[in-house]
Amino acid sequence: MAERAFQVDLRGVVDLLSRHLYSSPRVYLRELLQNGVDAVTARRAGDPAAPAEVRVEAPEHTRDGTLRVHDSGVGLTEEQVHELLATIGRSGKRDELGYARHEFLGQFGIGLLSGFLVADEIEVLTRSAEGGPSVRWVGYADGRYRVERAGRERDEIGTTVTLRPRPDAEEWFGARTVTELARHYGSLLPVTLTVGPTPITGQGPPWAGAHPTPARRRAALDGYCRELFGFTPLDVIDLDVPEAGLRGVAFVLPTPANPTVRATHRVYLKRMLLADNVADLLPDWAFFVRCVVDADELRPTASRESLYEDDLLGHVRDTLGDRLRDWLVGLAETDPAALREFLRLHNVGVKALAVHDDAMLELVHRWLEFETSSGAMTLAEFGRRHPEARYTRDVDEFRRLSAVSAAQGVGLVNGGYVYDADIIARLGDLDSAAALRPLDPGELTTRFGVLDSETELRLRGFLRAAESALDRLGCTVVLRRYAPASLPALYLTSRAAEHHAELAESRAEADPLWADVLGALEPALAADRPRLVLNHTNPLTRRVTTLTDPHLVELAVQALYGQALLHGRHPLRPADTAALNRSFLGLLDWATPTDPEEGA
Ligand SMILES: Nc1ncnc2c1ncn2[C@@H]1O[C@H](COP(=O)(O)OP(=O)(O)OP(=O)(O)O)[C@@H](O)[C@H]1O
Repeated sequence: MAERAFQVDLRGVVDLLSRHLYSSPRVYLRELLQNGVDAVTARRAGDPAAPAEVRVEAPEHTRDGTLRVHDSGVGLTEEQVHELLATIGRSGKRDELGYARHEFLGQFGIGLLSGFLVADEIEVLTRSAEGGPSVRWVGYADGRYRVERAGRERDEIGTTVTLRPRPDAEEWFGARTVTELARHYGSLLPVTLTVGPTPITGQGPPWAGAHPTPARRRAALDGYCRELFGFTPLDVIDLDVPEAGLRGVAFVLPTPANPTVRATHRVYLKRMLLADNVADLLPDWAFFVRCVVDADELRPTASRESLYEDDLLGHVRDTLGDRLRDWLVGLAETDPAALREFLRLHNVGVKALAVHDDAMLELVHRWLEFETSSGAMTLAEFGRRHPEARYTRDVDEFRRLSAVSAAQGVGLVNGGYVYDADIIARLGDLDSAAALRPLDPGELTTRFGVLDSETELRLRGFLRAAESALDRLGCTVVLRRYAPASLPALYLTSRAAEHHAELAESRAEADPLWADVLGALEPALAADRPRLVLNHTNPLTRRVTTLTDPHLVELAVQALYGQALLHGRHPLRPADTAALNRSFLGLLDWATPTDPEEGA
């Protein structure tokens, strides 16, 4: 049986490209520029002095309704025209083994077809650097093509591609649009590119230009960033990954960025724009920069609109991540004021990093200010001042205990904001001396002063009455002496007491069998009930301890209990609210004279 070759219906292929590969018909111009540049590259490989020009003429310039792209490239012989232009998927840019040759932009052998997104007919007029006559190839969107000797020899070596716009695609051919597209894709190309009379290429990549001083270079890059992204960067970081032939710059954002939104970057491959919304160039955490880079060795996907995910891209991501980290660490040494400003803006991101990264943790420890019982300060400074420091995992607990805790010589750090507790918990990894322990509020009582035995004895009756006043509320009472004297009483729960409270609550809801099991645990936990610690150095509290009327003691102690709960922003249970109400009304009743008419 004779073997046959596949037949390809070109219309189907073009339809596939336009619907599924390319995001917009505008890519036709990119593909044409790319072929022109590659042809120049090929010619200059053998003849470095050959001109490097790509000229685009929009219909407004040609005045015959067509768009033309002229290049001074290597051109094609008649044989090559048959071989390369007539076979889809055939590319002159692969080596004998079929690998893409890395000096070229193209590799797939489909780029020219994108012309059919906007035109029904493509004409290629070419004269090869290898000699031979000028050749004309005309391809049609329905898959036919013809090759002929050109009627007139081209004067110059090179190629001219001509498209006659389809009526429904004319919007892509206006001189303004073509100029903008050329600038968008091609402003950094290493050739002289013009559209009509307008030069498109100029100085080349802004980061590679020569400047008389570093300050002038910085000013130029700031200007570039403003033009491109609309902001003046806080700093500019040079990027260089030789393994990927990558150079470029990272602009540090001058305003806080949303860390959950992945930053996107402008990526050029071999100086041709790939896209300006490439997300996978940097690690996730690097949301505080926007980059512009050009890479020779990274590969595009076939659409040429995103990067092909391979080991090299992974390596680039890691290397750029390291670079940004080193920049930050370096800033700590060279420009602490700039670092402080950076941290003020981007602290959440840096904290997110510090959770996993030791260098960042070190930086946070030394430079980032936390809320502490001694005001805002770095953890390093705080650790120096408070050898016995603790931290809270929640903002409310910090608010209620920082003053009391500090008064007992235990400095407190607020670890209640996002990432804080995780970072603080990791400080020990840095250096065991830097470690901070979480605060167990219960331990504070062990630091309060006890009363002398004589006073203790004298107040036994009061204490017993006070105990029974709070017994129903599940709270014990102790009397201590502590600073600040302005605080009449403090409600303290230990971690165990919190556990106990949860247990009691679930017991109330549990079925009888389970309630018994939980009940059996109770005695062991009774010692860990929350405590109302009355402050004997507070004048009012001291007066309360001298009350003898049991009813008044109950009212006063419940009032102090309620006040301590409110002051500490503890949640109030219904029983607590009831006790607070009762004590308030009871004290009011006691304080006001009896109404003479009441008895009447
Ligand atoms: N302006 C040109 N000058 C010289 N040769 C060209 C020109 N345009 C196209 N060719 C030849 O035709 C071949 C096919 O071009 P086409 O644009 O379809 O694919 P490609 O550039 O190889 O790859 P890609 O699909 O990635 O663009 C090219 O490999 C090249 O050899």
